[in-house]
Amino acid sequence: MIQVNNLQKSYKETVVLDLPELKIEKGEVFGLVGNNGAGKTTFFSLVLDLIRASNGNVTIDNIPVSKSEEWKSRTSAYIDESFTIGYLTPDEYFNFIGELRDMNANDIAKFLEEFEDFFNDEIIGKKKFIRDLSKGNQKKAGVVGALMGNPELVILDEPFANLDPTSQFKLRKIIKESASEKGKTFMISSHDLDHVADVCTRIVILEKGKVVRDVQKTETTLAELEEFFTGVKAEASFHDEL
Ligand SMILES: Nc1ncnc2c1ncn2[C@@H]1O[C@H](COP(=O)(O)OP(=O)(O)OP(=O)(O)O)[C@@H](O)[C@H]1O
Repeated sequence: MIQVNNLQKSYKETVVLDLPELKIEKGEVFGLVGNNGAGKTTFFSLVLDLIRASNGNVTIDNIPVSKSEEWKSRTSAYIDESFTIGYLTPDEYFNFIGELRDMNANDIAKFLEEFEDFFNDEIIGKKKFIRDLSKGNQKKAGVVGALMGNPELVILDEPFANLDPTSQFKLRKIIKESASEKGKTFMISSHDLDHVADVCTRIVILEKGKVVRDVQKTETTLAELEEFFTGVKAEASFHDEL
C-alpha cells in the first residue's frame, strides 16, 4: 500500500531521515518507535506530503503523494492539534468531517455511538470548543475524527500520549478491532513499548533517521524492544526458571 523509495529529508547539512526502501502492506498495523528526534514525525509528515522530501518519494497505492491528491480520500491522520479545528465544538467538528467523508447525520450519530465509552461523557454535547478541552480529550476528538468515513489508511502520531490509562487501553482495543474487522492499515508512532507491542503487527525502530530494526511482532517482541531501549535484558520469569 505504501512504498518508500530512497527517501531522505535534510535540514541544512543534517540528514534527519534516510530510508532507502520501505514497503507497508495493506492491513498492517505498522508501529514506529525511536528516541526523541529519531525522525518519526518527519516520516509521517513526508507520507502525508506536509513537508517536501530532499530526495526520493512516497507512494500510496502507487500514487506519488507529492504529485497527486488522489490518495487523500482514502487516507486520514491525526498528528497534532492542527489536524482538528479548535474553534468548533467536537459535535460540530465530527459533523464537518463526517460530511466531508460522505456520511449523513444518521451515519455520524451511529459512528459516534461506538465511541461513547471512550469519550467517557467528556466530549459529546458539552458545548466546549475543542481548543478548550483537556489535552487528552483533544486527542480523543482528533483520533476519532481520523477514523470517520472508513479511511483505508490511518496515520496516528503518538495516539496514546496524554490519555489516561483507562483510555489508553480502550484505544488499544479500538485500533486492534478497526484493523482486524475493517482491514484498515495503520501507521502508529509511540514511546510506549507495551502499547506498540500489543497493537502493532510490525515494528520498526528508527535511530537517527535510519531503520535499525524491522520485525514482525512475536511473543518476545516487547522484551526485545525493552532490551534495545534500556540495554537491560528482561529477567527470566519464574516459570522460565523452573
Ligand atoms: N523545521 C525543522 N528544521 C530543522 N530541523 C528539524 C525541523 N523539523 C524537524 N527537525 C529535526 O529533525 C529531527 C527529527 O525530528 P522528528 O520530529 O521527526 O523526531 P521524532 O522521532 O518525531 O521525535 P519525538 O519522539 O521527540 O517526537 C530532529 O533532530 C529535529 O530537530
